[in-house]
Amino acid sequence: MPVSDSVGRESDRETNGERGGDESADGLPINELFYSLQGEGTLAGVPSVFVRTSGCNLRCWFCDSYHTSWEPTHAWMGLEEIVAEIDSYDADHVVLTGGEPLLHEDSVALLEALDDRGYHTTVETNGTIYRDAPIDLASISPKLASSTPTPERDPRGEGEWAERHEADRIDLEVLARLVAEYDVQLKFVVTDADDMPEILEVLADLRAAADVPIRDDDVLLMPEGATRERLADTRSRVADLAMEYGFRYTPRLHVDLWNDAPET
Ligand SMILES: C[S@@+](CC[C@H](N)C(=O)[O-])C[C@H]1O[C@@H](n2cnc3c(N)ncnc32)[C@H](O)[C@@H]1O
Ligand SMILES: Nc1nc2[nH]cc(C(=O)O)c2c(=O)[nH]1
Ligand code: SF4
Ligand SMILES: [Mg+2]
Repeated sequence: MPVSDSVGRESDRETNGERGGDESADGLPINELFYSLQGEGTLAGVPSVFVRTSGCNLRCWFCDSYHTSWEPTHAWMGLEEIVAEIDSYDADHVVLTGGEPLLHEDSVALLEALDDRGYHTTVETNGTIYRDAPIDLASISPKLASSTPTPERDPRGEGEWAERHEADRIDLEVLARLVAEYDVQLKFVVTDADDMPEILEVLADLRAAADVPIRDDDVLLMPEGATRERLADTRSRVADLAMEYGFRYTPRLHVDLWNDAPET
Protein backbone atom coordinates (compact mmCIF):
# COMPACT_ATOMS: atom_id res chain seq x y z
CA MET A 1 0.00 0.00 0.00
CA PRO A 2 1.53 3.36 -0.94
CA VAL A 3 1.89 5.47 2.18
CA SER A 4 -0.15 8.26 0.64
CA ASP A 5 -3.16 5.93 0.90
CA SER A 6 -2.90 6.00 4.65
CA VAL A 7 -2.42 9.72 5.13
CA GLY A 8 -5.40 11.18 6.92
CA ARG A 9 -6.46 7.89 8.44
CA GLU A 10 -5.36 8.21 12.03
CA SER A 11 -5.76 4.53 12.84
CA ASP A 12 -3.49 3.53 9.95
CA ARG A 13 -0.92 6.11 10.95
CA GLU A 14 -0.85 4.72 14.42
CA THR A 15 -0.65 1.10 13.29
CA ASN A 16 2.18 1.93 10.96
CA GLY A 17 4.13 3.81 13.59
CA GLU A 18 3.79 7.10 11.74
CA ARG A 19 3.59 10.40 13.47
CA GLY A 20 0.14 11.74 14.23
CA GLY A 21 -0.41 15.47 14.34
CA ASP A 22 2.63 17.48 13.26
CA GLU A 23 3.09 16.43 9.63
CA SER A 24 5.19 19.44 8.70
CA ALA A 25 8.22 18.74 10.88
CA ASP A 26 10.92 16.70 9.15
CA GLY A 27 12.49 13.67 10.66
CA LEU A 28 11.95 9.97 11.08
CA PRO A 29 10.79 7.57 13.80
CA ILE A 30 14.03 5.80 14.68
CA ASN A 31 13.98 2.48 16.51
CA GLU A 32 17.77 2.05 16.57
CA LEU A 33 20.90 3.42 14.89
CA PHE A 34 24.10 1.39 15.17
CA TYR A 35 27.34 0.28 13.54
CA SER A 36 27.75 -3.36 12.56
CA LEU A 37 28.67 -5.68 9.69
CA GLN A 38 26.10 -6.07 6.94
CA GLY A 39 24.83 -9.53 7.82
CA GLU A 40 22.75 -10.34 4.76
CA GLY A 41 22.99 -10.36 1.00
CA THR A 42 25.68 -9.62 -1.54
CA LEU A 43 27.39 -7.07 0.73
CA ALA A 44 27.54 -9.42 3.76
CA GLY A 45 30.60 -8.61 5.86
CA VAL A 46 30.84 -4.92 4.90
CA PRO A 47 31.08 -2.54 7.90
CA SER A 48 27.95 -0.39 7.77
CA VAL A 49 25.88 2.03 9.79
CA PHE A 50 22.29 0.80 10.23
CA VAL A 51 19.38 3.20 10.54
CA ARG A 52 16.23 1.36 11.58
CA THR A 53 12.97 3.25 11.13
CA SER A 54 9.86 2.19 13.01
CA GLY A 55 6.51 1.28 11.47
CA CYS A 56 5.53 -1.30 8.89
CA ASN A 57 2.61 -1.88 6.54
CA LEU A 58 2.98 -5.68 6.85
CA ARG A 59 3.07 -8.07 9.83
CA CYS A 60 5.24 -11.10 9.11
CA TRP A 61 4.74 -13.57 11.97
CA PHE A 62 8.50 -14.15 12.10
CA CYS A 63 9.56 -10.49 12.05
CA ASP A 64 12.92 -10.22 13.80
CA SER A 65 12.27 -6.49 14.39
CA TYR A 66 9.12 -6.87 16.48
CA HIS A 67 9.47 -3.37 17.94
CA THR A 68 9.17 -1.78 14.51
CA SER A 69 6.14 -3.76 13.36
CA TRP A 70 4.00 -5.55 15.95
CA GLU A 71 4.78 -3.11 18.76
CA PRO A 72 6.49 -0.08 17.23
CA THR A 73 8.70 1.98 19.52
CA HIS A 74 10.92 4.83 18.45
CA ALA A 75 12.34 8.25 19.11
CA TRP A 76 11.74 11.01 16.59
CA MET A 77 15.03 12.26 15.16
CA GLY A 78 15.60 15.18 12.85
CA LEU A 79 17.41 14.48 9.59
CA GLU A 80 20.45 16.55 10.61
CA GLU A 81 20.67 14.66 13.87
CA ILE A 82 20.51 11.31 12.04
CA VAL A 83 23.20 12.36 9.54
CA ALA A 84 25.45 13.66 12.34
CA GLU A 85 25.19 10.34 14.18
CA ILE A 86 25.97 8.41 10.98
CA ASP A 87 28.97 10.70 10.37
CA SER A 88 30.27 9.91 13.85
CA TYR A 89 31.12 6.36 12.66
CA ASP A 90 33.96 5.74 10.24
CA ALA A 91 31.91 3.95 7.58
CA ASP A 92 31.28 4.26 3.83
CA HIS A 93 28.10 2.18 3.81
CA VAL A 94 24.72 3.01 5.27
CA VAL A 95 21.83 0.54 5.47
CA LEU A 96 18.37 2.06 5.81
CA THR A 97 16.00 -0.53 7.19
CA GLY A 98 12.99 -0.92 9.45
CA GLY A 99 10.19 -1.69 9.80
CA GLU A 100 9.47 -0.55 6.29
CA PRO A 101 11.70 2.47 5.57
CA LEU A 102 9.92 3.42 2.34
CA LEU A 103 6.72 4.02 4.28
CA HIS A 104 8.22 7.34 5.31
CA GLU A 105 8.47 10.25 2.91
CA ASP A 106 11.49 11.64 4.77
CA SER A 107 13.49 8.51 3.99
CA VAL A 108 13.96 10.13 0.56
CA ALA A 109 15.46 13.31 2.07
CA LEU A 110 17.73 11.20 4.27
CA LEU A 111 18.94 9.16 1.28
CA GLU A 112 19.57 12.39 -0.67
CA ALA A 113 21.63 13.80 2.20
CA LEU A 114 23.63 10.57 2.44
CA ASP A 115 24.19 10.48 -1.32
CA ASP A 116 25.44 14.10 -1.22
CA ARG A 117 27.96 13.04 1.41
CA GLY A 118 29.22 10.15 -0.72
CA TYR A 119 27.81 7.21 1.22
CA HIS A 120 26.85 3.94 -0.45
CA THR A 121 23.23 3.35 0.48
CA THR A 122 21.40 0.05 0.79
CA VAL A 123 17.66 0.11 1.46
CA GLU A 124 16.12 -3.01 3.00
CA THR A 125 12.51 -3.06 1.83
CA ASN A 126 9.58 -5.44 1.55
CA GLY A 127 9.00 -4.20 -2.01
CA THR A 128 5.44 -2.94 -1.59
CA ILE A 129 6.15 0.81 -1.74
CA TYR A 130 7.95 2.71 -4.50
CA ARG A 131 9.92 5.89 -3.88
CA ASP A 132 12.27 7.81 -6.12
CA ALA A 133 15.55 8.22 -4.21
CA PRO A 134 19.32 7.80 -4.61
CA ILE A 135 19.51 4.13 -3.62
CA ASP A 136 22.68 2.24 -4.54
CA LEU A 137 21.28 -1.19 -3.70
CA ALA A 138 17.59 -1.92 -3.27
CA SER A 139 17.59 -5.04 -1.12
CA ILE A 140 14.08 -6.30 -1.69
CA SER A 141 12.57 -9.07 0.41
CA PRO A 142 9.18 -9.94 -1.14
CA LYS A 143 7.02 -11.69 1.37
CA LEU A 144 5.75 -15.20 0.70
CA ALA A 145 2.49 -16.81 1.90
CA SER A 146 4.52 -18.51 4.63
CA SER A 147 5.05 -15.08 6.26
CA THR A 148 1.31 -14.49 6.88
CA PRO A 149 0.32 -14.19 10.55
CA THR A 150 -2.42 -16.81 10.66
CA PRO A 151 -4.18 -17.26 14.03
CA GLU A 152 -1.81 -20.16 14.88
CA ARG A 153 1.27 -18.06 14.10
CA ASP A 154 0.25 -14.60 15.28
CA PRO A 155 2.84 -13.50 17.87
CA ARG A 156 0.44 -11.06 19.49
CA GLY A 157 -3.25 -11.54 18.66
CA GLU A 158 -5.52 -14.00 16.93
CA GLY A 159 -4.82 -13.43 13.26
CA GLU A 160 -6.33 -9.93 12.98
CA TRP A 161 -3.57 -8.89 10.54
CA ALA A 162 -3.70 -11.97 8.30
CA GLU A 163 -6.10 -10.61 5.68
CA ARG A 164 -4.41 -7.24 5.25
CA HIS A 165 -0.94 -8.81 5.20
CA GLU A 166 -2.08 -11.33 2.59
CA ALA A 167 -3.63 -8.61 0.40
CA ASP A 168 -0.64 -6.27 0.54
CA ARG A 169 2.46 -8.48 0.67
CA ILE A 170 3.10 -8.70 -3.10
CA ASP A 171 2.64 -5.75 -5.46
CA LEU A 172 3.99 -6.74 -8.86
CA GLU A 173 3.81 -3.21 -10.26
CA VAL A 174 5.89 -1.82 -7.42
CA LEU A 175 8.36 -4.71 -7.65
CA ALA A 176 8.73 -4.21 -11.42
CA ARG A 177 9.36 -0.50 -10.93
CA LEU A 178 11.97 -1.07 -8.23
CA VAL A 179 13.74 -3.63 -10.42
CA ALA A 180 13.67 -1.26 -13.41
CA GLU A 181 15.01 1.77 -11.53
CA TYR A 182 17.56 0.32 -9.10
CA ASP A 183 20.33 -2.23 -8.72
CA VAL A 184 18.49 -4.90 -6.79
CA GLN A 185 18.80 -8.13 -4.93
CA LEU A 186 15.70 -10.23 -4.26
CA LYS A 187 16.08 -11.85 -0.87
CA PHE A 188 13.44 -14.47 -0.06
CA VAL A 189 13.03 -15.76 3.50
CA VAL A 190 12.84 -19.55 3.22
CA THR A 191 11.96 -22.23 5.76
CA ASP A 192 11.69 -25.32 3.57
CA ALA A 193 10.99 -26.67 0.08
CA ASP A 194 7.32 -25.67 0.35
CA ASP A 195 8.39 -22.05 -0.24
CA MET A 196 9.99 -22.77 -3.62
CA PRO A 197 6.94 -22.98 -5.95
CA GLU A 198 5.82 -19.51 -4.84
CA ILE A 199 9.32 -18.06 -5.33
CA LEU A 200 9.36 -19.45 -8.88
CA GLU A 201 5.89 -18.02 -9.49
CA VAL A 202 6.75 -14.54 -8.18
CA LEU A 203 9.93 -14.56 -10.26
CA ALA A 204 8.13 -15.65 -13.43
CA ASP A 205 5.46 -12.95 -12.93
CA LEU A 206 8.10 -10.32 -12.22
CA ARG A 207 10.21 -11.30 -15.21
CA ALA A 208 7.09 -10.98 -17.38
CA ALA A 209 6.21 -7.58 -15.88
CA ALA A 210 9.68 -5.98 -15.74
CA ASP A 211 11.47 -4.30 -18.65
CA VAL A 212 14.88 -5.49 -17.45
CA PRO A 213 16.33 -8.96 -17.01
CA ILE A 214 16.45 -10.48 -13.53
CA ARG A 215 19.39 -12.85 -13.23
CA ASP A 216 19.27 -15.94 -11.02
CA ASP A 217 22.38 -14.38 -9.42
CA ASP A 218 20.23 -11.53 -8.11
CA VAL A 219 17.94 -14.00 -6.32
CA LEU A 220 18.98 -14.95 -2.80
CA LEU A 221 17.56 -17.54 -0.46
CA MET A 222 17.87 -16.58 3.19
CA PRO A 223 17.11 -19.08 5.97
CA GLU A 224 14.30 -18.08 8.30
CA GLY A 225 15.54 -17.60 11.83
CA ALA A 226 16.02 -14.75 14.26
CA THR A 227 18.15 -16.89 16.59
CA ARG A 228 21.14 -19.24 16.22
CA GLU A 229 18.96 -22.08 17.48
CA ARG A 230 16.34 -21.57 14.79
CA LEU A 231 18.96 -21.06 12.04
CA ALA A 232 20.58 -24.36 13.02
CA ASP A 233 17.29 -25.92 11.87
CA THR A 234 16.82 -24.01 8.62
CA ARG A 235 20.21 -23.08 7.13
CA SER A 236 21.46 -26.38 5.68
CA ARG A 237 18.02 -27.09 4.20
CA VAL A 238 18.01 -23.66 2.54
CA ALA A 239 21.63 -24.05 1.34
CA ASP A 240 20.62 -27.32 -0.35
CA LEU A 241 17.66 -25.58 -2.00
CA ALA A 242 19.95 -22.79 -3.31
CA MET A 243 22.16 -25.41 -4.98
CA GLU A 244 19.20 -27.34 -6.34
CA TYR A 245 17.55 -24.27 -7.91
CA GLY A 246 20.70 -22.33 -8.88
CA PHE A 247 19.94 -19.29 -6.70
CA ARG A 248 22.33 -17.62 -4.29
CA TYR A 249 22.38 -18.48 -0.59
CA THR A 250 22.80 -15.69 1.91
CA PRO A 251 23.84 -16.28 5.49
CA ARG A 252 22.60 -14.24 8.43
CA LEU A 253 26.07 -13.34 9.60
CA HIS A 254 24.90 -11.08 12.44
CA VAL A 255 22.81 -13.91 13.92
CA ASP A 256 25.81 -16.27 13.71
CA LEU A 257 27.99 -13.65 15.41
CA TRP A 258 25.68 -12.00 17.92
CA ASN A 259 22.50 -14.09 18.01
CA ASP A 260 19.45 -11.83 18.54
CA ALA A 261 21.15 -9.03 20.49
CA PRO A 262 19.78 -5.53 19.79
CA GLU A 263 21.92 -3.08 17.79
CA THR A 264 23.71 -5.82 15.86
C1 LIG B 1 13.16 -6.55 9.53
S1 LIG B 1 13.18 -6.48 7.78
C2 LIG B 1 13.09 -4.71 7.46
C3 LIG B 1 13.01 -4.36 6.01
C4 LIG B 1 11.71 -4.70 5.30
N1 LIG B 1 10.57 -4.50 6.12
C5 LIG B 1 11.74 -6.12 4.79
O1 LIG B 1 11.03 -6.98 5.32
O2 LIG B 1 12.52 -6.35 3.85
C6 LIG B 1 14.92 -6.79 7.36
C7 LIG B 1 15.21 -8.13 6.74
O3 LIG B 1 15.05 -9.14 7.73
C8 LIG B 1 14.37 -10.24 7.14
N2 LIG B 1 13.78 -11.00 8.23
C9 LIG B 1 12.92 -10.57 9.17
N3 LIG B 1 12.64 -11.54 10.06
C10 LIG B 1 13.36 -12.63 9.67
C11 LIG B 1 13.50 -13.93 10.16
N4 LIG B 1 12.85 -14.37 11.25
N5 LIG B 1 14.34 -14.77 9.50
C12 LIG B 1 15.00 -14.37 8.39
N6 LIG B 1 14.91 -13.15 7.88
C13 LIG B 1 14.09 -12.28 8.50
C14 LIG B 1 13.42 -9.57 6.18
O4 LIG B 1 12.90 -10.46 5.21
C15 LIG B 1 14.30 -8.52 5.57
O5 LIG B 1 15.09 -9.06 4.54
N1 LIG C 1 24.11 -6.86 10.93
C1 LIG C 1 22.89 -6.74 10.39
N2 LIG C 1 22.75 -6.85 9.06
C2 LIG C 1 21.51 -6.65 8.54
N3 LIG C 1 21.16 -6.63 7.23
C3 LIG C 1 19.85 -6.32 7.12
C4 LIG C 1 19.34 -6.12 8.42
C5 LIG C 1 17.98 -5.64 8.66
O1 LIG C 1 17.45 -5.79 9.74
O2 LIG C 1 17.43 -5.08 7.71
C6 LIG C 1 20.39 -6.33 9.32
C7 LIG C 1 20.55 -6.28 10.74
O3 LIG C 1 19.61 -6.10 11.53
N4 LIG C 1 21.82 -6.47 11.22
S1 SF4 D 1 7.90 -6.53 6.20
FE1 SF4 D 1 9.90 -6.49 7.25
S2 SF4 D 1 9.62 -5.17 9.07
FE2 SF4 D 1 7.58 -5.60 8.22
S3 SF4 D 1 6.86 -7.27 9.48
FE3 SF4 D 1 7.83 -8.19 7.65
S4 SF4 D 1 10.01 -8.53 8.19
FE4 SF4 D 1 9.09 -7.17 9.75
MG1 LIG E 1 17.74 -7.44 11.00
